Amino acid sequence: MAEHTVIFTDNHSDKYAFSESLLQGNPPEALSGLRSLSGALFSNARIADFIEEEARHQRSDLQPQPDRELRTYSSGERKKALLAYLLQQQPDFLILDDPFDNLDREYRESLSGQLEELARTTLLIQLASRPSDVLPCMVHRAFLEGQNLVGFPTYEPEIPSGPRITGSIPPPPGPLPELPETLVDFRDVSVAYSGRTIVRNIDWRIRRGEFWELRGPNGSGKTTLISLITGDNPKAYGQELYLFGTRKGSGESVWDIKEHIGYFTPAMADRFRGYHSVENMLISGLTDSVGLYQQPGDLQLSLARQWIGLLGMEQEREVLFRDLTEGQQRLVFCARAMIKHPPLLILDEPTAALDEPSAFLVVSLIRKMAAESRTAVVFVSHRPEPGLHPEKTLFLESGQGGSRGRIA
Ligand SMILES: Nc1ncnc2c1ncn2[C@@H]1O[C@H](COP(=O)(O)OP(=O)(O)OP(=O)(O)O)[C@@H](O)[C@H]1O
Repeated sequence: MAEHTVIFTDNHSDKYAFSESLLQGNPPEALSGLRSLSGALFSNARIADFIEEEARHQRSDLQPQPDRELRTYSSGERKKALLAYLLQQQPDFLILDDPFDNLDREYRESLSGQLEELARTTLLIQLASRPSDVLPCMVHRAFLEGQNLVGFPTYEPEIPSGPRITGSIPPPPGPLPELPETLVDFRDVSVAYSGRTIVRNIDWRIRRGEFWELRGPNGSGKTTLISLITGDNPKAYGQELYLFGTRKGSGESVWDIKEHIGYFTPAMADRFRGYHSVENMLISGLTDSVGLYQQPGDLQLSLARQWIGLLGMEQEREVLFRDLTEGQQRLVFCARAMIKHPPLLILDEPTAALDEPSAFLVVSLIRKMAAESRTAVVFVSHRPEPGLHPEKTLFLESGQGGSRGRIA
């Protein structure tokens, strides 16, 4: 009989193929007990699939409330909804792919309690990129090397020390745009949905070249604030909010704003099918499209190659994006958002679900960009990120009547 098993992963682990093999009844010998059982997958990628389905068809099967889109829920709320949805199907086993990623302490504790309870009736297979995430109920341990399970049932993970990015940030493709010193200016901004205030009286000024962290628990309003900047949120209108020197809602187009912003969140990589080479992915960061439809110029090629050199990915230059490890994909997406040296770079939980060495590599790339360019960087996270050392942090502190901001 199979027991609760934690499978440690790193960025070379093929979690996708492995999970599929379990769900399709072809487990490796060590987990042969799963062969005739029905399984379900709890992962960020599944949530991303539902959101994509919703974007295409205005609805998906995962819709906690009929009149509200899944994409508008916070990460913690989405995970709760996915778990409830999967449990309705009464699976014999549940694959938990980094279940605690993107969750703050409160949600972690509540989910962890729920999973421990579930472990009494349902077999759990946890995929863990961070040893500190392992659920106490786990009986067996193994490591996923590529698609193969090794070290079963007593694998002990090592705590590795991480490599870092060395070398310098390549130059921008051309002169930087003339912009005012203050790029973003929130003046006493409050946002409410259906009468419930989410953030209250936010004052936040981001100046050229500053390195910010935006930190707060799940549901505190981080994504809401960011979407006011990136132009995706109608609540921005009527606020006293200035972007790149222009008051929001004074006739600027979303494209005027987007032109000055580099943005990355891991859901972009989850959704992206990835039939482009690393080199083309980077060049596409200069042309504002995913993929490439024209022959790149010499300058574009040269810059892309300099970035590839910085990332230490010369061997992967022609490799298709989909064939990279998850850590490499994140690095490429971050570099793609940086290559133009946008005046403002927003990275929304860029290290979620990465193993520690890869998270460290992504953080060291971001620090380098913040230190060596005129780009203002905003790193969004719900927990302190080891090694980040931002210059300033805006903490969103949940409270009665919405989150308030505290700058430190
Ligand atoms: N369109 C909407 N309608 C109703 N409520 C919304 C909408 N968009 C966001 N909310 C609510 O606002 C709150 C803040 O959400 P937001 O996604 O900004 O939080 P967050 O800090 O980014 O959380 P997380 O770290 O989990 O992503 C949540 O309770 C969310 O459910």
